[in-house]
Amino acid sequence: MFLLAKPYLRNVIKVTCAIIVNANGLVFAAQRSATMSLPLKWEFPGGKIEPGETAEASLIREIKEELHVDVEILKALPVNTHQYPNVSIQLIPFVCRITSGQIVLKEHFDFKWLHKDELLALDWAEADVAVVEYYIEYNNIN
Ligand SMILES: Nc1nc2c([nH]c(=O)n2[C@@H]2O[C@H](COP(=O)(O)OP(=O)(O)OP(=O)(O)O)[C@@H](O)[C@H]2O)c(=O)[nH]1
Repeated sequence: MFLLAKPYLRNVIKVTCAIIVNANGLVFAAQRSATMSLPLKWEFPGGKIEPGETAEASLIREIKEELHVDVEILKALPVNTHQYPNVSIQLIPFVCRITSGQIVLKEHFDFKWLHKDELLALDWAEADVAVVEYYIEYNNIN
């Protein structure tokens, strides 16, 4: 009888995302395409963790697939669980830097490199707002 005690914990999708910071301290934001879910919303690149994959390995794989660059993870930030109308996601953010390659958008519509004070002006995916706010407040990478 307790099997359904926590139905809200079912179908939580784990999604990693990268807060990529460049040498000038600017942050990479990506705009979802019109054909993706959450069309034209801004997000941090990343994606769903595959079975058997660590969050870190997932992130490195997704960034290579989506942006064609290699990244190094500098720091993990707090996970944000967000309930969309039809799905719950656990957004798992990592501060990263690019170690090799030039950005090529393979899936996104647009991107910007922004100072942290400019970030909140974008129309973010709802789950990202708390991550952006945390980053703005605690943006050191030490
Ligand atoms: N990659 C990424 N996904 C995010 C962020 N914020 C957020 O709500 N999401 C959601 O988390 C899910 C990640 O899915 P994904 O990027 O791997 O794949 P996808 O676009 O094909 O998703 P879809 O299967 O819902 O269409 C999507 O539903 C996406 O809308 C974010 O900052 N980065």
